[in-house]
Amino acid sequence: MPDACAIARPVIIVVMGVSGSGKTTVSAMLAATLGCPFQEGDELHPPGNVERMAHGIALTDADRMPWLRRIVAEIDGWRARGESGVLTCSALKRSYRDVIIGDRADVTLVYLKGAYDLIRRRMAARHEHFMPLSLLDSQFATLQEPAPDEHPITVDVGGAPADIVRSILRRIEERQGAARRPI
Ligand SMILES: Nc1ncnc2c1ncn2[C@@H]1O[C@H](COP(=O)(O)OP(=O)(O)OP(=O)(O)O)[C@@H](O)[C@H]1O
Ligand SMILES: O=C(O)[C@H](O)[C@@H](O)[C@H](O)[C@H](O)CO
Repeated sequence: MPDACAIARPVIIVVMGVSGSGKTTVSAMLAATLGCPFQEGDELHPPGNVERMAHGIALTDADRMPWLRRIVAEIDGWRARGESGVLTCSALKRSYRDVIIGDRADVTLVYLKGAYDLIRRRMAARHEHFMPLSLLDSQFATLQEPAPDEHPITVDVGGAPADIVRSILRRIEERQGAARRPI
């Protein structure tokens, strides 16, 4: 594992991707390695949203808006207090990321990218989660992958969680090093 101490703080990381891409698994490990708070984005959904998803109903833009507002409040709380944090949010559309990240240059976007079949298999093997497998198609249909101007750290989810975390940390460290180097 790269030395997490080498990463300048505060560092705020939003981990995005479709349901089942590994946001919770990777983010919890990332936050533990960095020794900073971890916020599970799903916990910020209004109860009606979770109920809809549990019944196989995909969320609309309007359903997601109050959730995104709670997410941005969490992020801005960390920023105002000068704290670090890792937060999961599917953030499937560019317009959602514009709300939660926008021009907040101090927030790093990590995109967990995976093929449909792999994620489907992982979701099918996952139990005790409200999200039904039937909603995976709509997750992929809604997904707008982050564009280069969003400066995402894109990681393939085919590897083991520890390797994914290692790769994220290495890339954050490289970025911070590049930002510090004189031109
Ligand atoms: N890199 C990985 N290798 C193998 N299995 C993984 C990996 N990442 C996650 N998993 C497994 O895949 C399933 C989905 O992962 P996880 O719940 O972390 O995804 P998620 O993106 O948080 O999903 P959701 O948005 O639906 O909450 C879990 O059972 C998890 O243990
Ligand atoms: O925007 C959405 O459709 C939702 O946020 C979902 O992505 C879920 O929160 C999560 O991924 C399911 O566990």
